Amino acid sequence: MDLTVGINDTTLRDGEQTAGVVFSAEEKIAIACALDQAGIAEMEVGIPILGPEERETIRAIGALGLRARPMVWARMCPADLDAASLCGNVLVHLSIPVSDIHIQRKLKRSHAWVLKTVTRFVGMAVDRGMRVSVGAEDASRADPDFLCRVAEVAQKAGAWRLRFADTLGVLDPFTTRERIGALVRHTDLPIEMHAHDDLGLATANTLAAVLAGARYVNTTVNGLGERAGNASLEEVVLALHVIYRRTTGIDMTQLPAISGLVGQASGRPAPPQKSVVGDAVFTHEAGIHVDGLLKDVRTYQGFDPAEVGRAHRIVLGKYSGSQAVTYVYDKLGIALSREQARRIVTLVRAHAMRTKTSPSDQDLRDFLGQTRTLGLAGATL
Ligand SMILES: CC(=O)SCCNC(=O)CCNC(=O)[C@H](O)C(C)(C)COP(=O)(O)OP(=O)(O)OC[C@H]1O[C@@H](n2cnc3c(N)ncnc32)[C@H](O)[C@@H]1OP(=O)(O)O
Ligand SMILES: O=C(O)CCC(=O)C(=O)O
Repeated sequence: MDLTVGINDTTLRDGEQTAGVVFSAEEKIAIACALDQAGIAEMEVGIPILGPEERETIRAIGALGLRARPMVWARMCPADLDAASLCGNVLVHLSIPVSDIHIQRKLKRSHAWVLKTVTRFVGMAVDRGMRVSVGAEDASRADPDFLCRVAEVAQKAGAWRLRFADTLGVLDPFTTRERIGALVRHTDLPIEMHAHDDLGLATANTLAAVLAGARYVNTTVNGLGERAGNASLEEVVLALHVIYRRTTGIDMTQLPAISGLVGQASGRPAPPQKSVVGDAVFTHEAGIHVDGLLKDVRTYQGFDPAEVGRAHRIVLGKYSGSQAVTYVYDKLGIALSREQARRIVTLVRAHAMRTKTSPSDQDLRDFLGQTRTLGLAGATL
């Protein structure tokens, strides 16, 4: 059984759709190169109908000869298809809304029109020699039977993949598993999951889709994307690896650097607490945790930070205990007695509560001086 999950990263399309985010051509190229170097199989790189500059950037990415295959996003209409034709050798993703609310209120069309349109535009694109993925926009709110009909006509017209979009991020993992499972049982088309994070469930829903048989998933670096964003590349890749031992072909040690690159280009750096890539996620302060980590790292380690090119860091603060204090002083070349460590815990706590910061090396030396003044000598400097 092939356990590989294909990552189609859409940082350069849905990520750039984040309100207020624009990548320059140079930034798009740099991000595409970084994603490629990390081993991403496919990436959505833009929307050709946006205009000549967008198409030029898409062509420039195509001309890099990356292993990652570039894909463009298009609606099912002649202008979008023509614009996609101007982008060189790219995968083409043709999207169509499939929920009743979108079909009736937005497109002012019918189910019959959608089915006819899929047949027509997928057929036209295939005739032009394009490799076509079909996007079922708002699939999570669509009638499941109608979605199966869309899959049928898409496959018959020559599509090679179907994207299930939880456009508004309204699914939970249990429903996702049922919905994707039903679709996978109905069609031979490989299914790709496209999740949004409006309820904070994009990564969970993406994993549920994989468990239900989705072979491809959309991600974005740092979870960038419309509104609350998409399933984040780093979370999906790590969770697939750590929980399910599913491979994605991605060099996980490159994820922090890619996060930094996209954070800078988008003006939306990953917050310190962001799983996998956040600055603070391998930093430990609480005394019981640090004591456990020092005795056996597995006590408080869900996965080895080295897997993503990072390391545990121990800092002192309000929640520190004496083992942590002893460890940090030891790193400074100072061996503390147990009594000194206990005294210094109190000084560290007072410092943290007063300043909301960790003590500097100089603060630590001053604390030691204070314990000496109190008649607790014994440390070797
Ligand atoms: C859920 C998603 O992420 S979908 C992707 C969203 N991405 C974007 O919107 C990309 C950026 N968008 C754009 O640059 C512009 O909206 C364009 C170039 C695509 C279209 O611009 P305009 O022609 O000015 O149309 P406008 O944006 O006002 O309205 C969208 C039109 O597309 C139609 N449309 C929407 N989806 C589709 C579709 N999949 N297939 C065909 N037509 C569609 C709408 O019905 C509407 O047409 P109407 O004006 O005839 O009712
Ligand atoms: O490609 C599609 O059809 C889905 C597009 C999308 O970004 C979404 O529905 O959230």
